[in-house]
Amino acid sequence: MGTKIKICCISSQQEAQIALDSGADVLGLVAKMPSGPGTIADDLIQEIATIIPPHIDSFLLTPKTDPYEIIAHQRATGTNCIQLVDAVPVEAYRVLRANLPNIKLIQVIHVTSEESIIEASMYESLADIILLDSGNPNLVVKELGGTGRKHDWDISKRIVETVSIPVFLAGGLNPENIREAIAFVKPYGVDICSGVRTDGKLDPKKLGRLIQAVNNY
Ligand SMILES: O=C(O)c1ccccc1NCC(=O)[C@H](O)[C@H](O)COP(=O)(O)O
Repeated sequence: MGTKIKICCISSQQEAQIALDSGADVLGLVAKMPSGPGTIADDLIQEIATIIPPHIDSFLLTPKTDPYEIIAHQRATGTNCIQLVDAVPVEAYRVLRANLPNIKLIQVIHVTSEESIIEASMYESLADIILLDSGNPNLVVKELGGTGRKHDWDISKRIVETVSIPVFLAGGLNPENIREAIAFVKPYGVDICSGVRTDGKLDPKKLGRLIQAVNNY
């Protein structure tokens, strides 16, 4: 089975169609965040989600950590998965599972130090998928993704080796470094936003090169 490809920061139905036609397995739709270049309004997320076929995973990226706000956010947008980009309390997962039994939950870990390995292990029994990114939730204005920066892949590799659930790798990936990233970290999937864009728009040439590099790996 090949490495799954998530194309993130989709900002229109047209971009969603380009990503789907190119062979993306997952589309990411980024809601309002404290910072970042890829965010869109909830009504646009809902509009884009309507054209994504059910066999494709549509990730709503939410910064919310209160379970009832997260549930309301998913219901307002209609995606089939939720990517939690900030640290969500363990108890919140029980409420999310009880209320959203058919929705996959993806927990983001921002890889900042070896402590990220412990953090990832804590979510192993709660989330369906772990996604390793390069933000910094400790800044005054939180950075929760879309940084275009790589993090320490040594730590990511150790997380992949430690946890028993699928792990996506994100952060500064592009058509040039994607093969090295897959070979080194061995993630279940890869997640790309800025690396397949030119002047903020999804670039079909970069996207094609990235997908070819992953599929020929
Ligand atoms: O893109 C954003 O503006 C953003 C802001 C806050 C949280 C997440 C955000 N994007 C989400 C993603 O999952 C990106 O694909 C991921 O962070 C990788 O981005 P990049 O390093 O640009 O490939």
